[in-house]
Amino acid sequence: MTSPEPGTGTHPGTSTDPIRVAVLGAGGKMGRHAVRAVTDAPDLELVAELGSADSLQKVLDAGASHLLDLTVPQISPENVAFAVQNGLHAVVGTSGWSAERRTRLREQLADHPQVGVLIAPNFSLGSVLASAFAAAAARHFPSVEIIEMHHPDKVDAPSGTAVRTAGLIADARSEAGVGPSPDATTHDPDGARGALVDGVRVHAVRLRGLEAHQEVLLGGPGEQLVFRHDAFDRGAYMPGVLLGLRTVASRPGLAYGLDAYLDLG
Ligand SMILES: NC(=O)C1=CN([C@@H]2O[C@H](COP(=O)(O)OP(=O)(O)OC[C@H]3O[C@@H](n4cnc5c(N)ncnc54)[C@H](OP(=O)(O)O)[C@@H]3O)[C@@H](O)[C@H]2O)C=CC1
Ligand SMILES: O=C(O)C1=N[C@H](C(=O)O)C[C@H](O)C1
Repeated sequence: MTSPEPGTGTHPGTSTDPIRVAVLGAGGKMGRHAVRAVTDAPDLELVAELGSADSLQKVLDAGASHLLDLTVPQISPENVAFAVQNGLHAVVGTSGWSAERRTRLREQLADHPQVGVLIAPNFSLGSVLASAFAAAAARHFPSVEIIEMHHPDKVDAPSGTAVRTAGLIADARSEAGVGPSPDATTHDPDGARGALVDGVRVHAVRLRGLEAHQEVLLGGPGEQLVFRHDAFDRGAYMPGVLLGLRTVASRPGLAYGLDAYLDLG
C-alpha cells in the first residue's frame, strides 16, 4: 500500500507526514504573517520562502507539496500555473483573479486532475460570513452598493473581496429572479458612482490609517441594512490560510472562495 499524500488525512493534521509549504511573497505583509503561522503549526512544515528575486525552481528543490501565493496580481497566475504543472496544490490569497484567469486555470487543472487549488479573495472567517449574509439579504432589497476601504499601499482596486461579494450578490439576485439593482445605473457623467461589478456599484476608499474594511449597504423603502466587516490586523487571515493549506489536497480542482471549505449552512 502506498502512503497517503501529505495533508490528505480525513481530518486536518491526521496524515503522518507534514504538509510541506513554500510561501511566495514571504517578505510581504501577508507573507511574513503566513511564515510565522506555518512555522508554528505542528502539522505543517515551512520548506521555502520566496521573494520577487527568487526562481520558482526553489519550490521544487525544497520538495514542497503545497504552494502558498501571497504576491501581486500580475505574477500570481504564473505561479499557480507552475504549481499545477508540477503537481503541487496551491492556496492563493493574491487578488486580481478575474473570471478569465479562473477559466484559464480550470483548463490547466483539467490536465492535472489530482491537483487542488484554492483562490481565497479573503481568508478571514468574518469577511466570508459578512459577504455570504449580504448576498442572502440582497435578494430582498431593491438597492445594494459596496464600499471597500483599505490602506493606501494596496495595489489593486476594487479589492478582490469586493469583486467576490458583488459576484455572490449578483448570483443570489439572479437565482431569486430579481436581477441587478435598478438603482445601479443612475446618471453618472463624472464617474462618481464607482465601478460597476456584476451589476453592483463598488466604491473604493484608500486612506492612511485603515487596514481592510467593507460595508455592503442594502436599501429598501424607508430602511437600510448594513453588513460591515473590519480586519484590524493580518492575523485575521491566518486561521483561513491554515484551513486552506490543510484542506486543499483533499479537494481536487478549483475552489473559489474560502466558503467552499466551510459549512455555512
Ligand atoms: N486573501 C486574503 O485574505 C488577503 C489577500 N491579500 C492580498 O495578498 C496580496 C499580497 O498582499 P500584501 O502582503 O499586503 O502585499 P505586499 O506588497 O506587502 O507583499 C507582496 C509581496 O509579493 C512579493 N512578490 C512580488 N513579485 C513576486 C514574485 N514574482 N515572486 C515572489 N514574490 C513576489 C514581493 O516581494 P519583494 O518584496 O521581493 O518585491 C512582496 O513581498 C495582495 O494581492 C493582497 O490584496 C492581502 C490581505 C488578505
Ligand atoms: O490588500 C489587502 O490589504 C487586502 N486584500 C484582499 C482583497 O483585495 O480583498 C483582502 C483584504 O481585503 C485585504
